Amino acid sequence: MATETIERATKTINVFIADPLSEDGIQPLRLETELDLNVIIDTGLSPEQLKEKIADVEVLLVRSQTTVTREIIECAKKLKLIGRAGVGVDNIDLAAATEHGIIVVNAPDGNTNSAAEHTIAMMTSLARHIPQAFNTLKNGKWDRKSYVGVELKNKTLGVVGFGRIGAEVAYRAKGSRMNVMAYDPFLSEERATELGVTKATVEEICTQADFITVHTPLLPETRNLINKEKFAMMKDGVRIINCARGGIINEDDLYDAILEGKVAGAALDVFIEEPATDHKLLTLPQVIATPHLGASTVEAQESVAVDVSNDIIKFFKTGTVTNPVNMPSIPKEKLAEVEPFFALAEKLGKFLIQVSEGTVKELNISYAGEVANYDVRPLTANTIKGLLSTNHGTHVNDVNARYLAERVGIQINEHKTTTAKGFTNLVTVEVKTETETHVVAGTLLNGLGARIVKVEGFVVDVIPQGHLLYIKNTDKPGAIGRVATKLAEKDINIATMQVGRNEIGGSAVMMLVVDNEVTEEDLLYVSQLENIDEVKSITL
Ligand SMILES: NC(=O)C1=CN([C@@H]2O[C@H](COP(=O)(O)OP(=O)(O)OC[C@H]3O[C@@H](n4cnc5c(N)ncnc54)[C@H](O)[C@@H]3O)[C@@H](O)[C@H]2O)C=CC1
Ligand SMILES: O=C(O)C(=O)COP(=O)(O)O
Repeated sequence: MATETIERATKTINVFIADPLSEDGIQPLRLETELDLNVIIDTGLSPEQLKEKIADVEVLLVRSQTTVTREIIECAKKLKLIGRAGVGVDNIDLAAATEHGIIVVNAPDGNTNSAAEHTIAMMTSLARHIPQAFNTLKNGKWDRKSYVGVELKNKTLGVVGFGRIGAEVAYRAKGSRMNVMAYDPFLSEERATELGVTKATVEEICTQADFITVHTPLLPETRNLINKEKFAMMKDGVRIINCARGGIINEDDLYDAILEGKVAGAALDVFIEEPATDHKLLTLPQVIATPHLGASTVEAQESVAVDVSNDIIKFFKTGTVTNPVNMPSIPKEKLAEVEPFFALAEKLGKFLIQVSEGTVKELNISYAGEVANYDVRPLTANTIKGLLSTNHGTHVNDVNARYLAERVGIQINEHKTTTAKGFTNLVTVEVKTETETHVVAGTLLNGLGARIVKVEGFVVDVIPQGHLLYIKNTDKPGAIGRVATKLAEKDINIATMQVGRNEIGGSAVMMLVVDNEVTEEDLLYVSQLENIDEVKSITL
């Protein structure tokens, strides 16, 4: 999504690198000439030290070592972007980042291959006791009896989480002539067939697999995904691999399952608490482990660092990013289609909040005509920005607009129709508060820019800009003249004036564009005129 209106730094941009990143990978930051990027590398800091050091930074770059908590986010008042040079973002408080309008980006593709290769290396090492045998040999013992392993060929591998890494692991396991079963909520039967794997449930994997490897993110739904109940279903002698995240497999339950002899061995690259140097699982001879090395290759590190570096540069130059984590990703071409409507959408929201009384409960946005064919999420975000802009303490931007609206209990509904009733495009926004409903509609006129074309059912033609007076009146002779006279008396110059009514003598509206802001006192003055029902001052 565009972040056009996210307040972007114009001066020096401090980029703080808190975890070890590839120097080759951050070359795009070093070589950037249009932006004034100040790269600060300071790794291994305690949370307290980090809080102090990032008070003035616009960008924070991390891997998995640094936990970016809400507290840290709240100390970094200038923070606009958090970059994760890797995949998993479970070490970043995404809700806090979103709430503060901070965009989070990751590098989802750069370490897939390395993580998959590491998983296969761990599985093979597990099957053949390579670390244990090596250790024995290093200690001067030639022991061939204790380390009889098993082949991978014709064994069944269960892959839980069939995304980038899971699929790459499956591909390689098939090269070792394994049968692969896979579970992923997004795995279709067609894709499974195409990749030569059997689509299965977690339970089917647990009951049938000889090796089980997990490749899901750590989420509330995946925490303890493999637990006591699942171990109980498994074949005796099953082998477990976790190169994804500590916690997906319940560590206590795994420990017990190994002691009971249910699990023949486990290969672990990740732990709930890292560094995990003093872990009970590491005391078991059946467990082999690495210190979170899945992505630790020269190639992966360079690649992920290049990807986040490029996204930082892109963000500060264009307002868009390639790999957003906490906002929808919209391709450039798709974004270009809706970009011209951004200002209009925001102004409609801004207009409505200024005419509405009471707490907003519902926002209904209808996209009609050509615009209905586009990805309108950025337009909804812009409308919300307008709606929240006048009375919301927090800085509202594309990242947090929807979140902030929903947090204060505003229900947001989008409706699309390709018929636009006389306009090529029409965006109609309705706001419902506890007591009132207000509607405004706008369009983009070819070559002439944005126009408000309807207010509460009255047809108007107003440029949504500057100071407006929105007056509801009864359609009686003299009403317009009296308003004009009174404004003149107050030295308020009328630039343009639109009037609308539904029937002669019925209710009517006036929309005046005035050259200066109208004070409360002047409003009262106008509202006391004969046949004037309501007067609102609006600044767009
Ligand atoms: N050890 C290491 O150094 C590394 C670890 N990782 C970990 O591996 C994870 C996966 O990475 P990628 O494959 O690149 O991510 P991905 O996003 O391509 O794949 C994750 C898959 O998990 C699936 N999933 C989500 N919830 C699930 C559930 N409840 N049950 C089953 N499947 C579910 C998703 O549908 C998705 O297909 C990362 O989130 C990260 O935590 C990634 C890279 C390196
Ligand atoms: O990309 C991931 O999710 C990883 O776990 C890699 O972690 P790291 O960047 O090596 O600390």
